[in-house]
Amino acid sequence: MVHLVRVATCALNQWALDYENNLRRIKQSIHEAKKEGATLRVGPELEITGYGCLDHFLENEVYENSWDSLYSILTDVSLHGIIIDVGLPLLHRNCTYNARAIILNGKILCFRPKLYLANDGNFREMRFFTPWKRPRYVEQYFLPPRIQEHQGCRQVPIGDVVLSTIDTCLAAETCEELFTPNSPHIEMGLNGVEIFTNSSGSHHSLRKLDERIALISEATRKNGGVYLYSNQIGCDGDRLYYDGCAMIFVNGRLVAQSSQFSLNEIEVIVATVDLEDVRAARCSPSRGQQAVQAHEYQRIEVDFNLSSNEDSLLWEPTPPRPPRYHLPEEEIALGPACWLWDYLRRSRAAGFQLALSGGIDSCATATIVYSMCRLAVAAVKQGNQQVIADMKRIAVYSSELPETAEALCNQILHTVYLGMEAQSSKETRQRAHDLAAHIGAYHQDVNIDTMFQSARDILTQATGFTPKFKVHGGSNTQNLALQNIQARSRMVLTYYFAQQLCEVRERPGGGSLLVLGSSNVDECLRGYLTKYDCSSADINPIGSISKVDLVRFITWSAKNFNMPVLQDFIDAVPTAELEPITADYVQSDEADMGFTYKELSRFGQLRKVNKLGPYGCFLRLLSEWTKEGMTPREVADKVKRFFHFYAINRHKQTVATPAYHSESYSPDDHRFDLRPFVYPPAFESWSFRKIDERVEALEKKGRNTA
Ligand SMILES: NC(=O)c1ccc[n+]([C@@H]2O[C@H](COP(=O)([O-])OP(=O)(O)OC[C@H]3O[C@@H](n4cnc5c(N)ncnc54)[C@H](O)[C@@H]3O)[C@@H](O)[C@H]2O)c1
Ligand SMILES: Nc1ncnc2c1ncn2[C@@H]1O[C@H](COP(=O)(O)O)[C@@H](O)[C@H]1O
Ligand SMILES: N[C@@H](CCC(=O)O)C(=O)O
Ligand SMILES: O=P(O)(O)OP(=O)(O)O
Repeated sequence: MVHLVRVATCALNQWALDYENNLRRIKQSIHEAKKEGATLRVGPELEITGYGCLDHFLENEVYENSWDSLYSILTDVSLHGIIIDVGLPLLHRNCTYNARAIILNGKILCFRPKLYLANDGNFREMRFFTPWKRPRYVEQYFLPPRIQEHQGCRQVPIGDVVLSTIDTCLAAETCEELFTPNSPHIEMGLNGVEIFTNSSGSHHSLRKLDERIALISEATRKNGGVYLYSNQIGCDGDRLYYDGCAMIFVNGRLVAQSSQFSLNEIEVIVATVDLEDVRAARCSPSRGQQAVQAHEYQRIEVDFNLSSNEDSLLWEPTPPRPPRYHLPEEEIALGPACWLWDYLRRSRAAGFQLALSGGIDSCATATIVYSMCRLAVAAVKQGNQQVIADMKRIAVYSSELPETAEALCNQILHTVYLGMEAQSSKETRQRAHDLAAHIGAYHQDVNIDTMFQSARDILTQATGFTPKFKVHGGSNTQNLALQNIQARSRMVLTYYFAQQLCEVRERPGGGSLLVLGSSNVDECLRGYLTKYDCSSADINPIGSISKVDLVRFITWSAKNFNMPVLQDFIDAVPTAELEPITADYVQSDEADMGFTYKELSRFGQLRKVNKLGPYGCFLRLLSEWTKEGMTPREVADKVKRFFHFYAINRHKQTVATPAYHSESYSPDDHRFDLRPFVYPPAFESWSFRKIDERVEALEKKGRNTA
């Protein structure tokens, strides 16, 4: 006998606390699922409020408002005829839970609170919610008065339950639970659950999709089953980009997948699955031996048939297909671009302002904006009504919507080269000009010498002292102070331009621009930047990306966006151009820092991803870098130099511009990489002593390798 059921999951672009539009998107996704003939619809984690409400989850009002939204779903008869798994925060016996409400025909079947909360990296769920943490435990939830009246009873079950319909058994596991070693789906699957839903609030980070796909396919490969993964998509008001990618798996194989990076606010995917396939996959004596030992779940009996659709006789099971992964370079091109689009439309700003230096970092920021314009123009061409409405508000210089990415870029991206007569080379000036021209940005090329000289002279007027650059005989401190005036003047001017260019261009309705930053991970870790210079901006799309990955991204863009102009940026030696160029001196980042960017990238990973302190880093690099020809002493010197500069410059991270989170090695001091910013000398001396002892021991033995 064939048991074909059609199931749906979705990716929704929710915005924290935007109840009205969140509800609209939820309802539309249910309508689309129904239209496709689905009898089960799953939505993202906490979709009623948006996942990223953070400390708002401590406010009672958020729970009250969520009930308003849930009531609207319950009382909307157009949403009947389908099992709805919807996410919301829930107050129960004075504890707050991250919960699922399972609904059918306007009635709540049960609540399923999240058992194990996500609390690492950017996740802080333990700060707002109580984990249920009692597998298979069930209580009664007392409904609010108006829901009692609607429901016709006072209580519904809340807990780790499973639902028995007439034809199958289904259950919810929520996001992080999939990532835990003892995931609920294991016991549930052994206990006869055939369909698992997973509602997530999972943000993008490079290569993370690989891990999700591995975990989900593993979840149903050994134990059989249908797995419906739903996720939020977009920027919901924070540094994170939720990367959608709703998926449906059957017995470990993918059968449907939505976009990972998209400007669509709602993407619903459906699959037709044959429950007999699940039953056949589970028909194995060894699985049976474990199944009979599995703990019993309380079952909620549901008088509904998932395979009841009249058209099901005409259906065929959806065939497996290979998963679609993006290259990491492509992820950099698309993730920050989608995030920027949401940020731009939601902040209601008029566009962006960027200080474009002719170096690769600001080039990467500009290229990401260009990528965003490409996506937005393509979405308009596909008839995306939301993007059309947003574009009409943003691109107001023309009465028609821009037809090309360059035309859109010209309306929203403003770039400025801020040169110094003696410091700026014609090459960087030219590169900035060429890039702006290629992508259509509204570009200005100005010199800032007068501002620099005025600022410098004010000190001279006050004290009679005139600082000099090193190449002119000044001290290190004077040399730095003069560099910093230039760098900080650029920040002030960039903000000035951002506030005035809409006036200059007579933008209908006026407006002001968001200032984009372009500092990367490596210079932040090493502290090779001036506090409150152009590293200070409104938002930074590349702040959690290393130089090595940025160069890869620019190389990819040169080819895939057909931008030969980018090759010059790849070939150029990175330089701050803050010291005068002389016949025998040109400033260079890597020489100034005492590290190559590749070395800094490695430190970034070891420190954060591998969780290593100075001595641990030394041991790891000893085995890696001595193979490449360095002596143990040279490795030790590099490690000590890195941690020295890291420690004295960490304070700069406390004012780092909010950056798109894309990497597990991000040094973001505000939400992701929490560290002190005044380090004791012992941080260096204690670990450095161990490093020195080890080097001496190796040298005594005459060993130049680990
Ligand atoms: N701006 C650019 O475009 C650019 C580019 C590349 C490199 N750089 C490099 O960046 C460096 C900037 O110089 P810098 O680091 O001396 O200047 P900075 O002004 O960025 O930082 C030093 C300032 O930080 C403050 N500070 C020091 N220790 C602190 C602590 N523990 N807590 C809080 N605040 C503290 C002090 O007020 C001090 O004036 C230079 O090496 C320059 O070459 C700048
Ligand atoms: N000459 C410049 N014109 C515009 N913007 C500039 C210029 N030099 C630097 N900037 C901005 O500052 C940051 C950091 O500079 P580094 O090259 O890393 O020293 C850069 O990304 C530009 O936004
Ligand atoms: N580790 C999970 C947790 C997310 C969640 O529970 O919301 C992820 O990154 O996808
Ligand atoms: O910050 P930029 O754009 O000036 O890049 P670089 O540091 O490579 O010169």
